[in-house]
Amino acid sequence: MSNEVLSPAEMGEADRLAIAAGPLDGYGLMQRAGEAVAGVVLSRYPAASRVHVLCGPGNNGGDGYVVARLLGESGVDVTLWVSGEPRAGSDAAIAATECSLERRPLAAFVAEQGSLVVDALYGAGLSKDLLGDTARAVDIAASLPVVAVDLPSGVSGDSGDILGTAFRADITVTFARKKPGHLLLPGRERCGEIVVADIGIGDDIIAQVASRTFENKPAFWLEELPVPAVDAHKYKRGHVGVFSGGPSATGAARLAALAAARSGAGAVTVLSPANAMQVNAAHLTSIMLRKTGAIEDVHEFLGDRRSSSFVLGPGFGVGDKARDFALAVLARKRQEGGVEGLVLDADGITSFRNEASTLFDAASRPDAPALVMTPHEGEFGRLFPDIADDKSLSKLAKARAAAARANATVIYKGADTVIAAPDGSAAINSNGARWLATAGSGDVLAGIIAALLAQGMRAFQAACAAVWIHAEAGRRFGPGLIAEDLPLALVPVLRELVEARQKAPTG
Ligand SMILES: NC(=O)C1=CN([C@@H]2O[C@H](COP(=O)(O)OP(=O)(O)OC[C@H]3O[C@@H](n4cnc5c(N)ncnc54)[C@H](OP(=O)(O)O)[C@@H]3O)[C@@H](O)[C@H]2O)[C@@H](O)CC1
Ligand SMILES: [K+]
Repeated sequence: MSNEVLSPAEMGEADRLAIAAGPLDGYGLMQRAGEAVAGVVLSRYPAASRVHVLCGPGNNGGDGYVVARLLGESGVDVTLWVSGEPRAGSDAAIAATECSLERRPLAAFVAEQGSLVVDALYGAGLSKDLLGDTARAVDIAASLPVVAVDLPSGVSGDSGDILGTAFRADITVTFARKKPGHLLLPGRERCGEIVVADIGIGDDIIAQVASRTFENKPAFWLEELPVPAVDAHKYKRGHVGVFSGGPSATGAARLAALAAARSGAGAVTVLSPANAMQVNAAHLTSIMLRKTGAIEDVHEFLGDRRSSSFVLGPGFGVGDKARDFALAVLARKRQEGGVEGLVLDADGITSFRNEASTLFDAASRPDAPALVMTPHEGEFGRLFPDIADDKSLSKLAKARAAAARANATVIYKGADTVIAAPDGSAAINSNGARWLATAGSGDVLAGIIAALLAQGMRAFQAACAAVWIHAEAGRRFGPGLIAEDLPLALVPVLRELVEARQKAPTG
């Protein structure tokens, strides 16, 4: 699988393993890295009048010396600007020795319009804020095309955070696999197009590193995507129950219900309080409706459910009722009752702000239905205040810590949504679209997840698939998108996935 994402530490481990396995040594890998970057410069910027290569003191700078040498040998007009000397005996020191171009101090860096900047100042080893000459170089490069080596200098490969300031690259050439900083915001916005170059670190080496982080792509979950059998009975395709709020807040539940129906659930029921039955009934056709005002109604509905899942939260209201209903669902047995999962969203999450451990305990029971939570930043902070406030943690690390604590799949939403499982697996979504930031969009996501759970997909895979499908539908629809459009916009995306799934070898 090539969608693993490696932290800088894991990439360092991959470097070491690759060097130990041979045939390339550290300098050989650096040579390949420099060749990849020089190749991108030559093919993408054939008309650049001059290339300014900026080299730092570490191996990122080492890559830069290789780039400068190769471009110079290709006849390109190269100017080399350096900040700090490579450590004696390092691969970067060898690369610097091999490069015979005149070195100028970064403090004197100037660049003219029509030229191109290759940023090889800092990559995986970024350890502090960009200051002084380096920060000034960022300002000068702001009006020029920039090709970044591994990462735009200033972007943390671990977190995507910007340390002080950072280059804004048009193309970032990284090696072997992407790093979290290429996918998490704000780093992602600084990378431009990301080219992942093969520098001779094989899939077997990456497998040994055993990263638990992935870029969320269909290949990661397509095998599990449910495709109904020809003879499937509607209840075999899973039954989704969506809890509705009161008479003035029913729309969110219906959006989730519609999305669940479009996402392949065989049957969907809106579970409504008595005083909202009329308004719900007026807006539902294929989706069923059932009065569910009190906890007894919930138990009765849960009665003999098979292959079912629930959405609780959209428009529901915050309080005891949300907690009681959620805990009633989680008290079922996944195996016997067939309640596959509970998607807790919005008010459902907020309702547990002062009783988080009650929720987490309920989800920890070995045979409990899977709990999937979909907090945006504010909701995340209500349920995991200490994790949210920990400035040493990236969004990826926060989602992971939350999932482990809650024994839940956590979808930490945003333009760089992270999906984390209790076992430490995590995926970063990268096909998000700005059009999705619209009221009701999250209700649709909750419905898709519930539909996939009810059809038997495992929670982490269902969550990853739902996030990707939801984002893809929004991306393709584009400007003018409102949440009501999303359920129908799912259809072409699902059709393509189902076709791809049917073509793929069965797993
Ligand atoms: N064979 C290999 O190993 C391969 C490696 N590869 C390449 O190596 C890169 C990683 O190299 P790296 O580990 O040497 O780290 P790198 O990013 O060069 O920086 C470290 C130096 O910068 C300094 N420094 C940091 N931040 C600073 C700041 N803000 N302002 C000032 N100084 C700062 C830091 O100082 P220190 O923290 O020690 O004080 C240290 O001196 C990787 O991104 C890829 O491009 C590829 O070629 C594949 C093969
Ligand atoms: K760089």
